[in-house]
Amino acid sequence: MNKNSFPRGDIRVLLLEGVSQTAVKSFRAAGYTQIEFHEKSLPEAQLAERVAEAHIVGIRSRSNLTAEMFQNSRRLMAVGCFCIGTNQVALNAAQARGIPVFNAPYSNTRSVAELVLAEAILLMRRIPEKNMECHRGGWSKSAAGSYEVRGKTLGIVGYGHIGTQIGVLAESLGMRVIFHDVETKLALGNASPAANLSDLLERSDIVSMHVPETPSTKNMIGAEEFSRMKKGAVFINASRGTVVDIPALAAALKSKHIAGAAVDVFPVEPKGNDDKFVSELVGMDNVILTPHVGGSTLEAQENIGIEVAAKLLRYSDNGSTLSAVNFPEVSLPEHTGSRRLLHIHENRPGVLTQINNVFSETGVNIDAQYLQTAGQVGYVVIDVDATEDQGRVLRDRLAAIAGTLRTRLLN
Ligand SMILES: NC(=O)C1=CN([C@@H]2O[C@H](COP(=O)(O)OP(=O)(O)OC[C@H]3O[C@@H](n4cnc5c(N)ncnc54)[C@H](O)[C@@H]3O)[C@@H](O)[C@H]2O)C=CC1
Ligand SMILES: O=C(O)CCC(=O)C(=O)O
Repeated sequence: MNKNSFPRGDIRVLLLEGVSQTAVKSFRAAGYTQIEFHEKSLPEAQLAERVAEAHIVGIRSRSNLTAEMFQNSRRLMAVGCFCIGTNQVALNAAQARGIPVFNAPYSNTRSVAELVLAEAILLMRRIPEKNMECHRGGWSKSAAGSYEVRGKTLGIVGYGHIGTQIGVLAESLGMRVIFHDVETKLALGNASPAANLSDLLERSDIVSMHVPETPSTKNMIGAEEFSRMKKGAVFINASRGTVVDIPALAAALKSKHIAGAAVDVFPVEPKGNDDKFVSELVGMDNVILTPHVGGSTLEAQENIGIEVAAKLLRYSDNGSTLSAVNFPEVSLPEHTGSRRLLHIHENRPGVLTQINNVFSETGVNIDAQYLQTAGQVGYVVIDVDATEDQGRVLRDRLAAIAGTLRTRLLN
């Protein structure tokens, strides 16, 4: 039976933003009892305080984990983003402190794809305006400006996990699919790459954004890009709010150059359900506004809870970092019958020699050794044939090596 030298009951797990109860159940089932659960994200000062007390932190998209928080979090061992995006976390700062960050790269992709397709159909039929008119007691039964999606061109910007799924589903509705990506991508079905972003914008009846938040995607769609789109085309953004210049979108909608839009993500989003939502797009009849719910289905959230909790538990109990987004990836077998030492260090010459010296000097036999480096950190896992006391001595000797960021002993 593998037992962490740091008892599971002492490991503090902080779960925020109402992550699914499937995560809570996973931690409990694995013997973790100190679980602090919050339905919302916390205000920055309180978040910093709670993170500083935790060993494992689980968030969604609304909690910003800053470099300063990582610097001040002595205990913090791992972070789980119960979502796809990890832009809310200072990943390099976490890496520099030897803290792996995990996410769920697939579990909510179908949910986003379904929402986007539904919105494409609603926008092409001008349903948002008709809906608002009926709510106001109006009645304008007319086909003017309403189109089927069949035969129309869908332009997907960012042809990754979500973009590709949307492409496949859209083709099943008879749409033509073109895409633009910075990487060369295998086109699924009959989809084809556009020559570049401008080409995609000029040819599409529907443009849908599926890129991550990065410096290169910031405001990648602004006044110039909207002007390149066909008159009467519609626009969807369920990626990140920073990708689109909102005043430029509002202007393109007001001028009717863009016939409608669906926006799920915003440059500034309320921290919680009680906070006020403010946007220049509020009150525009031809805009579907949703509160960042692209991935918010029960199916997706339950699966994400299981997936991310499993990654955090595997790291905590076994040392595996498979699919960490900022950390050397090591997939480890169980270590039944041996003690496991984890050593996270600055990725610089000389550290490995010192690690190996510790074992030759103490005469403890190494059963297996795993090493991986990424960016600023190196991660060495050593399985040893040692008593519990020897394990502790080894851990302390490893911790004393210059350049060490963290050590752990898994019994
Ligand atoms: N609204 C919501 O609730 C949700 C939003 N998202 C957002 O959707 C984004 C995309 O998700 P996935 O498809 O799973 O990610 P992914 O990583 O599989 O795909 C993103 C694609 O964008 C491409 N890309 C990156 N920079 C680009 C640029 N400047 N121009 C063109 N292409 C670029 C990448 O090469 C990649 O193929 C996530 O990063 C997240 O921010 C994800 C899930 C839920
Ligand atoms: O569920 C959330 O809070 C965020 C969903 C999202 O945007 C993501 O998975 O990147």
